[in-house]
Amino acid sequence: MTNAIDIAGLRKTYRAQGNAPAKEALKGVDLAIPAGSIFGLLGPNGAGKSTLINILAGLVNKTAGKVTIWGFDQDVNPRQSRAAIGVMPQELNMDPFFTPRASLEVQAGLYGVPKSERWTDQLLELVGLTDQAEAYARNLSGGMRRRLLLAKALVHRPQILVLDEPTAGVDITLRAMLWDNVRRLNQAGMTIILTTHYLEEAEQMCDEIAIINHGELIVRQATRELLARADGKTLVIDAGGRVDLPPLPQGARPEWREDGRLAISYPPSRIRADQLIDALRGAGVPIADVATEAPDLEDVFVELTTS
Ligand SMILES: Nc1ncnc2c1ncn2[C@@H]1O[C@H](COP(=O)(O)OP(=O)(O)OP(=O)(O)O)[C@@H](O)[C@H]1O
Repeated sequence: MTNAIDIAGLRKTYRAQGNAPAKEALKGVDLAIPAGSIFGLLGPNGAGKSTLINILAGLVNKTAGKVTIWGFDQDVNPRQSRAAIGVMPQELNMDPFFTPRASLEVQAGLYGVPKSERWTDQLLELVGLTDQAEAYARNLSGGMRRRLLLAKALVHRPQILVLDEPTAGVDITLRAMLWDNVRRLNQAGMTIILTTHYLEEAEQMCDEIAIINHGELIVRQATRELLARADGKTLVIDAGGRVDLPPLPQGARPEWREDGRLAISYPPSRIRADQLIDALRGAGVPIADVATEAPDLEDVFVELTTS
């Protein structure tokens, strides 16, 4: 299998309620998430990330479209598709009188995991809650509760783990521990999907990133490429139309834009703009106008999501 998740034409419209009009939260999203990846789902508040995740988790009904999870069409095989995914939610609500061990056992029961296949002790160990296994949830710190939520998402050994804003308001130590766990799970073969507001975190953790805004997918790229876009500068040249290009310094990536201009991306640390211009002039390429563009990831994000 190549894709852990395949989403096609996904739409969600929340019905009008009271004075609030109907809300189109997802407007036809197509998205494939490769198996084995750590995939980042980014977007500003209200973009539709939680809606998308909740549809994947089977918590929100889609209005239209097709969702395939681990090869199972959600509409045809709801049970199997749900069993393939575990979700660590944002909110920390949990029963105050349950111990971590009891919470995990109850959750396993909900998923129909037979007693002989449960891995409660290992899970407690994995998230560092062995010592708190018998403590009441109300006596757990915020960090411990979050770790318990991670363990709960894993009781049925899903192939896909979804983390919704896992580090919002979390201190550095816990954040490091969470990422450590996530990396280990990923190395063991689990596909990870996470939403985060921290671009830096997404950069460090994710192989690929999708950005959604106003319910639409606006970019989906390997993080490396997104960063190359961020690290590099772009020289934009009006050559009066398409012309043959001479060899350019290594690392320069020319591309013709739809408006007929030539955009050359280049790493400013290794190549100077005037080297590129010289190379073009030397080959007789006419240069009617020149501009430079220098985005970083923050800029790319803001540019893509403010409209
Ligand atoms: N149950 C609901 N009923 C009506 N509208 C909703 C409901 N849930 C979400 N919305 C609306 O749908 C849009 C998308 O919301 P969603 O929670 O999916 O965004 P998000 O990207 O997860 O945002 P955040 O980062 O703030 O969690 C928003 O305009 C939101 O107000």
